[in-house]
Amino acid sequence: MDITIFGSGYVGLVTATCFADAGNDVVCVDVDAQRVETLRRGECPFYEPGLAELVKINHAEGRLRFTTDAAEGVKHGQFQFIAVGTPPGEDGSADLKYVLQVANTIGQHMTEHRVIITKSTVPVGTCDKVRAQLASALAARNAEIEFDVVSNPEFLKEGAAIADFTRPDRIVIGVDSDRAEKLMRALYEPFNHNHDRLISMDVRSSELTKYAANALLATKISFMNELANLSEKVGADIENVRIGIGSDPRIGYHFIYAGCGYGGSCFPKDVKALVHTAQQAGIKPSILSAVEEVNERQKTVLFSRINAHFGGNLKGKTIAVWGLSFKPKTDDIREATSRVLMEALWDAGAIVKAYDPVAMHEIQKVYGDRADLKLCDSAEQAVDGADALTIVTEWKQFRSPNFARIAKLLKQPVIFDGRNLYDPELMQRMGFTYVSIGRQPITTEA
Ligand SMILES: NC(=O)c1ccc[n+]([C@@H]2O[C@H](COP(=O)([O-])OP(=O)(O)OC[C@H]3O[C@@H](n4cnc5c(N)ncnc54)[C@H](O)[C@@H]3O)[C@@H](O)[C@H]2O)c1
Ligand SMILES: O=c1ccn([C@@H]2O[C@H](COP(=O)(O)OP(=O)(O)O[C@H]3O[C@H](CO)[C@@H](O)[C@H](O)[C@H]3O)[C@@H](O)[C@H]2O)c(=O)[nH]1
Repeated sequence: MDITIFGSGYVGLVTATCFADAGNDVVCVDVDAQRVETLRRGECPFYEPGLAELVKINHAEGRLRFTTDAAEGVKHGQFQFIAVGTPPGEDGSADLKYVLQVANTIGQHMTEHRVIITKSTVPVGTCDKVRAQLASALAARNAEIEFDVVSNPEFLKEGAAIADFTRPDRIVIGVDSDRAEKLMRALYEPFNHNHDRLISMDVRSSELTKYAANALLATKISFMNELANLSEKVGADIENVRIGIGSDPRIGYHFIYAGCGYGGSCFPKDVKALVHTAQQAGIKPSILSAVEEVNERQKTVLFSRINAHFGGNLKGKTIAVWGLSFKPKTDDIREATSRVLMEALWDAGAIVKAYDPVAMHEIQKVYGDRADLKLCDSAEQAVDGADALTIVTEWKQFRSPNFARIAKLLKQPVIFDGRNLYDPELMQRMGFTYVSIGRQPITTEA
């Protein structure tokens, strides 16, 4: 099938590549000329496990092409995916300007039937706006051409995007015609084999399903973070509580890890957007507002603890930070807790020595010219001569470091762990002062 995807970011490029890998003929349109050049060389502009190899092969074999020419893209595919960004506006609502720009472009150039699919995360009612934009662009050229608008939210996680796309838990489509449903079923056939995972519903429910999923996952995390803070105060251990409640299948083990707050380009913005949608609809979003408030607070927990440990004076102290991306297996630093922490440390006069397995270049782009940031080549280099180590992102390689060496490299053996990676008893035996989330701190005399 001929498919066009607008937007070659985490979602657009994964969608395009996976469809191409299934044998389809895919054209990607992006306004970022540099990104298109990179892709045309068969290279991937960001880190996502397995993606670079698939881009390279499918590009080389001619099934995956890249262009900045929107007209070419509209001409190519019967299926036109909109996978551009929907960043938060000032009031928290999702900014639809890029989505509607693409809808307008499609309306300006289409000459035959097109299925226009919103893959971006968009608030309820957006498909209606896309439809209106298309109709007005067609009317402006006195063209009468049939089209379908479909909602098809994406549920992939960064770091596991290819597996999530090719072996999805569910494929949600919001349609209002049999023709659109038939075409969408045929399109997703390669990823819907052993049992039917395609859930077809009305457009508005589909749009809301995406926000509902992210908001519920974010709620689980904020709930656990609140419980973690309580655990510390009442002498409990959140890790035991997690295992205790996760064993109930009604609760489950997924997404109940306490930590130093959720980040990324989705949860923070989507919870805010849903709060806005609720307010617009005259509903007070009490739970959602609390989820966001708890998370904002949780992102400051590591700093508060570091600051308290050093008696409120961090001037001239050097803090090692392990993990800068918002989660492991990605170089994405959007809304990452590492940034909140580092900015607070800098405001307090501290120096940061930072290390991340893949996100160094992204951090360099944002903070590269700061004298109080030392970007390190290895985890051990970051720790060398630092007053304390802080873990923000649970990359696998941080799980079992050489603790004896770490203790020697640090000025004092102090670890602040935002992801509860280590066994407190081991930390005690190794002579560390160890402060984690929702567990009793281990304090070792220097
Ligand atoms: N990142 C994720 O894990 C994820 C998962 C599910 C859903 N989503 C949603 O998918 C959407 C895209 O997210 P992303 O992380 O891929 O964004 P991104 O910022 O990584 O990529 C967006 C791309 O769109 C391009 N673009 C902007 N305007 C354009 C236009 N008019 N024509 C063509 N290209 C244009 C940009 O240059 C950029 O390359 C968002 O709505 C997001 O909420 C993201
Ligand atoms: O138990 C947990 C699980 C996750 N997190 C944090 O939550 C954030 C988000 O993690 P994750 O959901 O794994 O990554 P995303 O790539 O942001 O994926 C989410 O957002 C996407 C964009 O909408 C959706 O498509 C996915 O289904 C949804 O999981 C990260 O900061 C994690 O550290 C926790 O603190 N505790």
